[in-house]
Amino acid sequence: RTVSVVGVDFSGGQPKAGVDQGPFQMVQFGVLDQIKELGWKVNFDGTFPNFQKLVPTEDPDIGRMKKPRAVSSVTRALADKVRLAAQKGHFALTLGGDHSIAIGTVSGTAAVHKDLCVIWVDAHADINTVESTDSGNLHGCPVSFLMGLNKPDVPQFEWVQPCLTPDRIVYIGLRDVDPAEKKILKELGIKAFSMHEVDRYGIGKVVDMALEHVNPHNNRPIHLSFDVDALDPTVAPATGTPVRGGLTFREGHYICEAIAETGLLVAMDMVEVNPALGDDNGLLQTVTVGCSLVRCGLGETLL
Ligand SMILES: N/C(=N\O)NCCC[NH3+]
Ligand SMILES: [Mn+2]
Ligand SMILES: [Mn+2]
Ligand SMILES: [Mn+2]
Repeated sequence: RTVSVVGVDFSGGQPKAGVDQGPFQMVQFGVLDQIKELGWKVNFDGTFPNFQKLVPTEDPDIGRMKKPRAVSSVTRALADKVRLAAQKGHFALTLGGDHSIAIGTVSGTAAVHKDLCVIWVDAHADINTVESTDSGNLHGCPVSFLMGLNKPDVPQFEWVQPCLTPDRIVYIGLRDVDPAEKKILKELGIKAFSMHEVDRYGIGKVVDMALEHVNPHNNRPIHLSFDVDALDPTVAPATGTPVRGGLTFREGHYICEAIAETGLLVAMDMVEVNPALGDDNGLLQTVTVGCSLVRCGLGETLL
């Protein structure tokens, strides 16, 4: 089994510097060797800087969108890398970088795995359209691009092919969803297990229900897009948009363990680790938990 690892040193989907250093810090921490110890062959194509060179010097807003040219060029290049990995039958592991990169990762896997389903673990729904976004930060919009919710031909993003229907995505961990996003989730009937459901049913039942919803016959390839801010800020403090009342260390790991156990996981993103935020301990804690979750996605078990 081969895993293609892509380090996406990109922060343009949001305003806080440092998240582009997430992949470097996870690699420095030793995640590649840890994955090898699990028995994977590791293809790592990330020298750093890797994607920074695709970021133009001039990138004025287009409509509400901030850094549209940067996000477009990085995600387009990333989509190609992920698609090539998936075409070779490799597991596609993407280390971010902010969550806008999922425009590229899911586009890449969906181009190969036609019946893909996505499990989006996050405090946020990231489904704002380029018109409903209040901030213009595109890390709050990747799902709207992947589902084709924007008007046709968004400038710079004409290349994006909608690849996700509402029945093929499920959320776990939501607790900071904008009013416009709540409206979209309701109108499209998208299944979402917020922290309320996690409290009510427990993480085991939530993951069972999430898988039952997007993968009822256990035959669809799964793409797990894990935003580290899904975890409680006491567990993962070094991230750009922390929200209280998040997943415990174990709940986060259970999600990755249970999804790996299906044997259907073909791709995983680990995003929004920002080493510039939090103190040294917070940085180490967040990088450590990010790498640990990645290992669980790649099959590490407790026994
Ligand atoms: N971390 C974020 N998404 O996962 N921030 C954007 C959310 C804005 N509603
Ligand atoms: Mn996110
Ligand atoms: Mn988030
Ligand atoms: Mn918000």
